[in-house]
Amino acid sequence: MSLYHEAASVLNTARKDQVSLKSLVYSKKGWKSDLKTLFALSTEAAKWSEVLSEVLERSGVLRVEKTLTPTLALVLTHDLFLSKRGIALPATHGLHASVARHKARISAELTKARLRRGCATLEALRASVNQQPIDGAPADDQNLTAAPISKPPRWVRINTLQTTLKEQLKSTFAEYEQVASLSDVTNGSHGGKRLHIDEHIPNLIAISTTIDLTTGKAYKQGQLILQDKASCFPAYLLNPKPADGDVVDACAAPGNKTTHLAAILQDNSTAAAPSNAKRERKIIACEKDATRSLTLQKMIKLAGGERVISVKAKQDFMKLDPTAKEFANVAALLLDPSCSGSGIVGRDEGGVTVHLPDATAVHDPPSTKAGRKRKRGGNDAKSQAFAKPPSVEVPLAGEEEEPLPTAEDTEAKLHTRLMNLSTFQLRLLQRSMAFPAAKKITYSTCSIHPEENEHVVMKALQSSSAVERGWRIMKRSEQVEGMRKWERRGWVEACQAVVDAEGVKGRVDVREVAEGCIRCEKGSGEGTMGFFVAGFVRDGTDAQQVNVSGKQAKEGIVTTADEEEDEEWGGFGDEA
Ligand SMILES: C[S@@+](CC[C@H](N)C(=O)[O-])C[C@H]1O[C@@H](n2cnc3c(N)ncnc32)[C@H](O)[C@@H]1O
Repeated sequence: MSLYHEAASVLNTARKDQVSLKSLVYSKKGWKSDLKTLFALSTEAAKWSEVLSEVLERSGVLRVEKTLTPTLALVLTHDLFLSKRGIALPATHGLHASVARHKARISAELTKARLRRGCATLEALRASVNQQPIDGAPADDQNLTAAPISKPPRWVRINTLQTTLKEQLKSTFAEYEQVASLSDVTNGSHGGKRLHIDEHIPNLIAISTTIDLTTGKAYKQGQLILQDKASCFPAYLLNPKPADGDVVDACAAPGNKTTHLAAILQDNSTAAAPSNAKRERKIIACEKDATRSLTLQKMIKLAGGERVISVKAKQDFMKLDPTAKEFANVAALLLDPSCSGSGIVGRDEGGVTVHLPDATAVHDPPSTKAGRKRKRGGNDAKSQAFAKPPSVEVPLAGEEEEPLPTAEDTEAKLHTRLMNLSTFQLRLLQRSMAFPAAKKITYSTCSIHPEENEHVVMKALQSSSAVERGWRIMKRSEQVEGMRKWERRGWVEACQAVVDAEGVKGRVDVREVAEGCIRCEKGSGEGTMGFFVAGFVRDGTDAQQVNVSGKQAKEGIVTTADEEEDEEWGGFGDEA
């Protein structure tokens, strides 16, 4: 394996498993490359990944070069433009050529990216990039230059199972200046020690990404959890209260939302009347994957959630029987299933965030046949909102992790992948609706695609699972304060597309549904990743809905074949 394949593998593992680059390079045996060179290339490419991802996306190279993965493109582009020695492969080598033949276009995009960051020279850009800490190395404050564009901050959730915001402000963040706006944290040459208390999510703060908290005591003890703001929306929107009943987290690993649920449940118990506080509720965290189940258990232990959270390890949520006695008191479910991950910018992994270019992003495509076709087709997520949504009757062919788009993703492959994912997501949502005592559900994805978001919500609302049991969208006016205040809502056109394609079953107000849905956009001034969440509520339990469903049967609301088949579905196979 070449240096570039090995560096790409290091970066992919760092993103997936959230481990440090140093430990990946130095603890694993069998690398063919010189370890120092491999570590240097991986860390430099990680540092430059935000800039280079933008450059690669805008140049459209990945849509043309089918042999290049986003990570390979990143490391090769790094060496072509930013390393003194250039690409350490002969010019005739296929990998070298796949990037070098687009040198002019990539170079032009690199210049534009530099200018967008207010850097007059490449050296100034290098100095700005070098302010990022890698593997715990402190940022060099002397080199800080003002960054005129808005960058995402590092979001830190104060884990109230273990500590309080007040305690943390007095200890870990005692030397920090509190600032009123997010841009005061992410931009400017203030030396880093600033924090912003979020106005939507309680107990969430933003700090500069130049600060590494992972070596500190509070982080190591589970008092601080690094969690994107958007990822805090589902548990907050669900807002479990002890008086309601138990909670199921259907797809729980690695457990950020599970421990957030536990913290909110505990906070709500403390706020409730003393009699309610005595009614101990539990959170049932279900995870299908064996390795991720172990991570989930570790995370829950570290966060101090063991008393209230019980883990169903290696458990397929679809194989749970909602009518079993152990779920009789389940009043709320959080469903955050596997998705395309198209909203993810990068992941915290102990001080370094690796950004990867989205192979499907369309900016100004290069003048190739493929590029022109994309432009005419308008393949960005928003334009897909107007497209006919995929039917739910697609064959199941299994994505279940969070595959990031790859260069091999042709338009057709992406479409098939989205259809498979949305079918899987819809089935899990319909299963969530079958818990007899449930009255609240949140459904979320870190995807920007309407197929996985508004389309799933609309299809679920129109399904007999929802209609018979009285499920409806949680209206904006019914949402917890911070979510009511959040301005970025669902796409009306995407909801309408489902009605246009499938007709109207039941009474669904498209505008009300879109307004009830919540979206986050990566690259926006709000500092979040791309994300989607919707809440579902009903006014009575199954027992109270019996008469309603009988009446609806008379009105002619029909159960579709795919819903009846639910019981038979056994999850995806290994085949992608
Ligand atoms: C998007 S991740 C969940 C992230 C998690 N909610 C958090 O915030 O930390 C989706 C998880 O669902 C799991 N999963 C996928 N299909 C499942 C199923 N049928 N039953 C249970 N878990 C499943 C995956 O293994 C993966 O760990």
